[in-house]
Amino acid sequence: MLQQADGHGSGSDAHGGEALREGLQEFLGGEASLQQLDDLTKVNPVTLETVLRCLQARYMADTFYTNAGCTLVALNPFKPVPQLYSPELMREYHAASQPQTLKPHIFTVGEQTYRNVRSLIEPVNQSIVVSGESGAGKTWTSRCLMKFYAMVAASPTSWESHKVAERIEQRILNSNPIMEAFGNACTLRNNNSSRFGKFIQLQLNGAQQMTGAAVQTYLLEKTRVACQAPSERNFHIFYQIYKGARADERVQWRLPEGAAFSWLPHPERTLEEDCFEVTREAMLHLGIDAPTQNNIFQALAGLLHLGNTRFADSGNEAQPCPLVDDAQCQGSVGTSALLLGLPEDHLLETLRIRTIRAGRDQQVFRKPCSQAECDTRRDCLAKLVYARLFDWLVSVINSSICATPDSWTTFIGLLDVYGFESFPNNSLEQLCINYANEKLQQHFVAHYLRAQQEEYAVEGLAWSFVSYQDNQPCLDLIEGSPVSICSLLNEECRLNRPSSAAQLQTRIESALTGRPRLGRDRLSPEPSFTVLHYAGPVRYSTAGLVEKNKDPVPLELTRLLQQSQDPLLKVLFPADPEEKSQEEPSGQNRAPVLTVVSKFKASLEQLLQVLHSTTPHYIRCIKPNSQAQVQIFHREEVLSQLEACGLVETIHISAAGFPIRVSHRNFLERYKLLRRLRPATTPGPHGPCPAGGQSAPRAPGRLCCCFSSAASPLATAVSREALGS
Ligand SMILES: Nc1ncnc2c1ncn2[C@@H]1O[C@H](COP(=O)(O)OP(=O)(O)OP(=O)(O)O)[C@@H](O)[C@H]1O
Repeated sequence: MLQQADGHGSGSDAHGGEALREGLQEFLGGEASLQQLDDLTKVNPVTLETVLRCLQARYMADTFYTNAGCTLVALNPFKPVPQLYSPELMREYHAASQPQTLKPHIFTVGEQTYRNVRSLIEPVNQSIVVSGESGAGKTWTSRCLMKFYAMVAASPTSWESHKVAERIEQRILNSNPIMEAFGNACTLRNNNSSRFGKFIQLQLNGAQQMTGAAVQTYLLEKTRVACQAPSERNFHIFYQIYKGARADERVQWRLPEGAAFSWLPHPERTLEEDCFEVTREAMLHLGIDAPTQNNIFQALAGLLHLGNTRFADSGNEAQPCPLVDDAQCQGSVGTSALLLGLPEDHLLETLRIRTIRAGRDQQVFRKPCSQAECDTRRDCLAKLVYARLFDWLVSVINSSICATPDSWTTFIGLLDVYGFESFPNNSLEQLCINYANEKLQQHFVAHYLRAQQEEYAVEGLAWSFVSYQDNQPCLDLIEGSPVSICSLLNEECRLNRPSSAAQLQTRIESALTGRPRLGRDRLSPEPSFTVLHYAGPVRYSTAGLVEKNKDPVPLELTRLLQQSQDPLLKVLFPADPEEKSQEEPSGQNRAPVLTVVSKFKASLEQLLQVLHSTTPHYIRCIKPNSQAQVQIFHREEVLSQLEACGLVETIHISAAGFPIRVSHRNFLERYKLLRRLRPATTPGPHGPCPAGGQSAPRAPGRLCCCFSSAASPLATAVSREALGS
């Protein structure tokens, strides 16, 4: 390669080669030290190795933010760094004439979006997509940005408007402890893991003051209410009431100290998040008064008691399953019924007996459920109540923080979205999450390519993009029409036919045969299919997929809850005015099933529409190690996150374009040795252009010369030298 670069054959003089080698050493030695490079696109060449080395060097030097073109990479410090988020620093970024010239920071992104809204350049509205794996720092980042906006989006000259913004900001910030208490849980990866996605829209008026906000949530992991993975916990709120209730409340909610609850694993663990008082206070500020709070906590205690209700096998299909005869189970149905405002016998019957309508005259038959069915109905009841309660809380929060439509004109959206997931066992939850990430990745790549193209145009470079990994085939596989994984899952739900995991696998394989992003793990111990996502292959188990997609709620359960005497449940489950509409339709009258996948797809499309109408900004949060340790940088773990958040893809795209960017001055400094070795013989239109590089634009742009890695042997040679290979 060096021979190609200097243009001499194998007989070139040894001295020339030596000189070039020395020159290259000087060139590499002269590189700014990696930790000082505040933009990964300035790393030369842009490769995974150099990018990793740069991030590691910066992390070890306590530099947690680095630009990567149009993305900000945020490394989790895993330690308090108060000076990094101080009001003084916020003011500094806000006051800077060119914030992008300051050190990379989330406040640069915050300020940029804030200025863009003001600049009235289309599209005016802005969005920030904060992504990363669990525990990477998304929630932290979103919180800090909210504080930043609360500071800058208030007029310093008007005390009155400052107060309004502060009040709104306070309410918006108060929504955090509530959402976290009800939507976060301690998992293996994060003590305070958000188990839902959220999009916060910060609403600004013509004077750029924050007048309100709106929250949209996605895909709450409601199964956690009734089923917690080993070493994980239920939602924080259950522990808060269990540990923080006053003596009188313990009596009222039937939560004596030390009582054991199946759905409350690891109550002995003390977490910062078990702060009941903070939640109560925040609820009060958002208008949820003490009696309503009491009502909510009582219902939650009712769910805990429901979890202690267990069934034994009746041994006779015609007989309902008896309750398990042990101390924990005894009395649990009665207590649960009491706390949920339900008649005990009705609750027990609904859990154990299924009603079926059949025949022309829709005769009602009653069939005892199997033990497994009883468990499923119990869990379903709890999930139903909890999910409705969560949605209701979000609507209360929204009504408290949302501005009237005429009081805001523009917005900045903050999307805190779960990152790409791949576990040994993946199911519908992971499919939905990874589907969302594919969508966002496509949006990101389109935006990134556009940004690159604009930059090249400014530099006067004629360039058309070489092919990059477009993830449309993967999206077609997941959501496309007429046939895709989603459509097949939905069809199975609609047909409502018994189908085993193996049959579903065969059906997916035969209907989608030949699709490039569909794979198969022949060593898989269970029926499954593999999707080759942009971030890597993920094997999804087909067992239980259709049931999860149906997310069936037996009609009797909803009816039961509609009859509750509890004021909160009356709000969550209003009586159906048309009793008839509750009848389960049969045959051709059956309405199209609204599956989990179709609901998720609809909400995702809505979100994408909003994002498309805004100028997007991206913050990729990275967890330097999975033990939450200070100053530990695990290269392998970081690499897989860079892959999962699409940065590797960006690096590849960048490498497919012009991976090496050098300013005019640096270019001359660096490459003058080539002139010593081979004076230019064929000057281009703008003067000599060394060794295959494209000629410099006439305009005094930022870049003197950009090398396409495909076209430039010199670039390749330098890349390899830089990598030390
Ligand atoms: N910038 C930061 N400075 C200090 N500590 C941080 C920072 N970012 C994150 N952390 C620490 O990391 C923990 C995990 O962060 P966070 O809860 O924001 O992760 P997440 O990406 O939202 O995770 P999940 O997806 O599970 O909700 C925080 O509780 C905090 O202790």
